[in-house]
Order: sequence, then structure tokens, then C-alpha cells
Amino acid sequence: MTTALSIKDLSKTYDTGLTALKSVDLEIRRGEILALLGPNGAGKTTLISIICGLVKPSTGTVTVEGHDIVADFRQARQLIGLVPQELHVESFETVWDTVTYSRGLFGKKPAPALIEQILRDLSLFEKKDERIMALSGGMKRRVMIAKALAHEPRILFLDEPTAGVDVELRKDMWRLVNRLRDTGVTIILTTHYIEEAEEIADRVGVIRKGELLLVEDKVELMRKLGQKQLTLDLQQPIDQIPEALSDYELALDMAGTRLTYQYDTAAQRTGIATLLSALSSAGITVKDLDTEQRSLEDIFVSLVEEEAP
Ligand SMILES: Nc1ncnc2c1ncn2[C@@H]1O[C@H](COP(=O)(O)OP(=O)(O)OP(=O)(O)O)[C@@H](O)[C@H]1O
Repeated sequence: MTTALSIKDLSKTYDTGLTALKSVDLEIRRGEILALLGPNGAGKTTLISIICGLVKPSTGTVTVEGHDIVADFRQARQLIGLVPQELHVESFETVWDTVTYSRGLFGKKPAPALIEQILRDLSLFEKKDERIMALSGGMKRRVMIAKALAHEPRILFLDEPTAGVDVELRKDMWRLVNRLRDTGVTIILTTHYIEEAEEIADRVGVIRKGELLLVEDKVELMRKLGQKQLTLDLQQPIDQIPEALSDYELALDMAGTRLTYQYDTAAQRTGIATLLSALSSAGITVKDLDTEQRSLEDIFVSLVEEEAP
């Protein structure tokens, strides 16, 4: 594994006394897409801001492709592209000038062909001569992404990139993210949209109250924590779950016509076969059945709830 980003024992206590990060350890591989999930105020932006040199850590170290973000700030920062949560783009400049200027800030030689490609990828090329102030909010957000990419970063941070953007931009963005990843760029995104993490991430980190609760391969996480639910629609309503079925984790709906059964997909035995035969022995006829996999959203909600004091 080649490490793109290494975070060790990172903590941050703001001047107000609030501890936003508590001893975070995290290794991010080159070329992976990591989604950081967490409720409001979890510390996601603080983490990104420290890595980008915008906030000073209280303890700990961060290295970007081997460069320490404090001792070797310029080298480390040059490898990073940041698309912040807030829109702040120069109003009077044109799209082209703004994006070109961003590249220049990192001391990189002009590369008009590259800037053109970035603008085309973001469906911004037709707007290249327009002033930013004349653009819609969605277009401004595209400009922010273009600015972050102009100096060819190896690690791209997207802080809640799709909050309030339309479906079109979201799709463009994920296409671009996948293409960047194919060229070896490491992508770290924070999001409230769990389906976004589910769709795009290779690994998912869950952060809450400044603590990294887990970091796990997405597929593995879903396999480990994912439970399936079996829904059984009954031919005849029942008043209560028969005593003979008390060993199973069953729930009966209000109408008495639907039983639900939670089971672990990773378990050796799901218990479905014995459950069905026990139902039959109890004289309960099943009209229809259906299974449903828990989504990452369910997993996230249950994790955050479980850990709550
Ligand atoms: N400059 C600051 N001074 C004091 N406290 C701060 C500062 N910036 C952030 N905080 C606090 O630190 C905690 C973590 O905030 P942060 O913005 O990192 O969370 P987040 O996970 O990005 O949240 P959101 O999803 O709402 O953006 C919050 O309680 C916040 O109020």
C-alpha cells in the first residue's frame, strides 16, 4: 500500500475550549476514495482544515505523500486541492482568469490546454469569458472545483461537495471524481448524503464528536454490519407471535398480517429454513415473502445512535 496521507494522534481544541478532534489516526491510500461521514459538528471540516494548513493542530502529525504539513508546508500544500464548503470566488474576474490564477499561486507553469480540459470536464468552457458574478450558484461551485484542480493536486478534498447542488452537477462531479481516481488522485470527501458515500467511496470513515469511530472498506462494512430483513406476509392475520416462535427475533405489525425477521447475512446460518418450517408447524401460512438489505444509511444511523452517551 502506498500511503497518500498519514494522520497520527491528531487533536484540536479551539480557543473556546471546545475539542473538535480527539486523537485521530488515519492512513489514506493513494488513489482511493474515502468518504468521511458524520453528523453536524463532528469535526470533518476541522480535520480537512488542519490538513490544508488552515487550522493549527493541538497535537499530532500529518504527512502528505511523506511531507509534513508543518515542517514541509509548501510541498505538502502543493499536493492538495481543496474544494471548501463555502463558496468564495472572486466576483469580477472571468472564469478563465480565476482558474489560471489558482494554478499560478502554486508556482506552476501556465498550462492552457490543461485548464481548458478542466473547464470542459466541468461543463464550464462555454462560460470561460464570463465574470464569476454573472454565474449561477451551481456554476460558481463548478468554478471552485476547477480552481482546486488547476495545480494538478494528488489529493483532492471535497467538503460537502454536493450540498445544495442539482442532479446534473452531482453527476458531472462523480464522473470527474472517478476519472481523477483513475489517474491516481486520492479523493477525500465529507458528506451528509450517505447514499453518496455508498455510491462512490472505496472506504468509509465515520466520525462523531471528534472521534473516528471506524474506517472500513465500504463493501466489508456493509457485509459486516449489514443485516437483512425478511418480510413475511401472512395468509390469515394472527393476534400474537406464537410461543413456539419466541426464539426468533420476530416483529408483528399492527394488522397482524406481516412478520419481519432480522438476520445477519454474515452468519453461518440465517435461520430462515427453520423459521419457515416452524411457522408451518404453528399453522401459519405465508402468502408472500421478501428480503431487504440494510443500506449504509441504516448502518450509519445505528452506529451514531449506538455510540451516543
Ligand atoms: N474556529 C472555531 N472556533 C471554535 N469552535 C469551532 C471553530 N470551528 C469549528 N468549531 C467547532 O468545532 C466542532 C466541529 O466543527 P466542524 O466544522 O469541524 O464539524 P463538521 O463535522 O464539519 O460539521 P458540519 O457537517 O456541520 O460542517 C463544532 O462544534 C464547531 O462548532
